[in-house]
Amino acid sequence: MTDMPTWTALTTLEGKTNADALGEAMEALTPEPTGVGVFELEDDSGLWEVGGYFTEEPDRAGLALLSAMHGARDFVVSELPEVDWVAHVKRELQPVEAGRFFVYGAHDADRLPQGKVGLKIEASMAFGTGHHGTTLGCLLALDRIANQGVVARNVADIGAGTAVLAMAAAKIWPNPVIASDIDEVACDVARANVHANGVEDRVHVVEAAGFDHPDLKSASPFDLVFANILKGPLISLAQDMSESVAPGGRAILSGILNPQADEVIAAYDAAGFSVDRRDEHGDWTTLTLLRSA
Ligand SMILES: C[S@@+](CC[C@H](N)C(=O)[O-])C[C@H]1O[C@@H](n2cnc3c(N)ncnc32)[C@H](O)[C@@H]1O
Repeated sequence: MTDMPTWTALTTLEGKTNADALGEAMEALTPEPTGVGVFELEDDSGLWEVGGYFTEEPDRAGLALLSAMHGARDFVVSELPEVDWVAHVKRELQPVEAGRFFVYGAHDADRLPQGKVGLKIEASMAFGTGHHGTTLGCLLALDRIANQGVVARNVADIGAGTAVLAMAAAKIWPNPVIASDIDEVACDVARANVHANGVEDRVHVVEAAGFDHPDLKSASPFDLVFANILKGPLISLAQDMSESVAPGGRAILSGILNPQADEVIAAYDAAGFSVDRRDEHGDWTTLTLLRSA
C-alpha cells in the first residue's frame, strides 16, 4: 500500500485533448502526483476537470506554468483533511454482483450470497472493485463464456489492477493465471488480494508493460486474455495479442469508450480476431473476441 494523498490540485479547461495533455504533463511534476484524473463535467458546460493527488504539497509554480501553457484556469490547490480514506471507502463501497461473481470488501464478508463466487477486494490504490462499467463488463463476459462451457487452460490478465479478473478466472477454473500490471503499486495490491482470496497457487503476478515479461512469453499462448486498459494501449497491443492468444482462444477487452469500439474492432480484425460479443455498460464497451483457428 502506498501513502495516502494529502493534497489535491484541480483545474478546468475546454476540450478533452487539452485536458488529456494537461493530465499527462502533470505526471511529470516533482513531487509527482500519485494519480491524475481527467473527467468531463456533468453540467453541459463542455468543460473538463483535471485533478492530481499528491502525498506532499505540489509545486504551485509548476502548476501555474502548466495551467498557463494549456489555457486552463488557475489550479485550486487544497490540503485534504485528515481522513482515513481507505476506511471511508470501505464503508461506502457496496458489494457488486456480476453474474456468478460477488465482489465485496472484508467488512461485507457475511453478505456473500450462497452459490456466488466471492472476490474479496479491499479499497486500495489499484483499480478494479467491480463498480466500474469496464470491470463489470469483463466479469459478465467471463461469466457468459463459462456458462457456454468454455474452460480456459491458462489465462493472462494484462493491466490487472486489483487482480479482480485474474482471481475470477482462477476461482472458476483450476488453471494457471498470470496477472500483470505496468504499475508497481497495483502489483503489490494484486499480490495482497491474491493471497487474501487464497488463489496464490494459481495466480502469479508480474510487473510488465503489455506482454513484455519472460513469464508471459513462456506461458503463451493463452486460451483467454483479459485487457481492461484504454483504447490506445489496446490498439498498440493488437499484434502481441494475436501472438499470445491460442488459435480458437478468446480476448476480453475493455476500457473502450462506446464510440471508440469500431476502431478497436478494426485493429483486432486485422490481427486475426472476430467479434463474438459486444456489450455496453454505461459509457464503456467490453468486447469478447475470438482468435481465428
Ligand atoms: C482500468 S484498470 C483495470 C483493472 C482491472 N483489470 C479491472 O478490470 O478492473 C487498468 C490497469 O492497467 C494498467 N495498465 C495500463 N496500461 C498498461 C500496459 N500497457 N500494460 C500493463 N498494464 C497496464 C494500469 O496500471 C491499471 O492498473
